[in-house]
Amino acid sequence: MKRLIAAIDTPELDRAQELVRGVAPHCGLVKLGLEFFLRHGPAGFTQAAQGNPVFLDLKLHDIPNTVAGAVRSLLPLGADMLTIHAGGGAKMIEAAAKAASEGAKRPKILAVTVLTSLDTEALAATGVSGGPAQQVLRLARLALENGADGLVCSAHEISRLRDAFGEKPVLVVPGIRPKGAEIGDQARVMTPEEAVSAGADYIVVGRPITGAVDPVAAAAAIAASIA
Ligand SMILES: O=c1ccn([C@@H]2O[C@H](COP(=O)(O)O)[C@@H](O)[C@H]2O)c(=O)[nH]1
Repeated sequence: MKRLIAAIDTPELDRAQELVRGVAPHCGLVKLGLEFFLRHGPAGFTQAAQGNPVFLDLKLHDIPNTVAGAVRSLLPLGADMLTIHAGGGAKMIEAAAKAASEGAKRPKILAVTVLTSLDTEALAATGVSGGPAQQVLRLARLALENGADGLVCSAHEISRLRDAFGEKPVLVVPGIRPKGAEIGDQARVMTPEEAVSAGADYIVVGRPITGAVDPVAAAAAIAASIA
């Protein structure tokens, strides 16, 4: 199983196509997110994907009816995974999961728990005390009890999530940095090897690949390190 997901975070269509062409052979999926999709939309999605499995990471977060409608609007694209924010609540998660089943192909609905860019202090500033691990577990339970197929979390929460919910939920883990890579705005990070040993189904890697002098070689090296 190829556990690497490369985040194709660029506003340029040509660059996205070139990156996908190069890195997709080393990846289970490629990820397109807000930066790309808000500029190029559904047509750009198809042009960038070039037939590869895609994780469309738009982190939907709105009232249940609006999120259900957004999921329905995305279904024709044929993405393999879509994200919603678990913080949108039980009814929103349930509406998204139900809408996902209405198309010919059901994308997995992944609930983002606590963004990997937040540490204890930043989370507390949003009014959530007790630290990321506790909040991730709380939101994970809410998401999985209301129809989400999996979770986006940091590698630091994987073992607690596996203890609580077993092997079934798909755990997709950003905040991944190969040894020596610049951490940037991420707060809860681990190396690819550590995250996979901890039980990640997929790791998401963006800038360590897209910012490398040779993105294809960077993706190949990360994929080899977790094979
Ligand atoms: O909690 C989250 C949820 C999503 N992401 C996304 O993953 C990539 C990470 O990119 P890097 O360049 O490797 O930091 C990016 O597209 C985020 O939107 C996340 O980082 N954390």
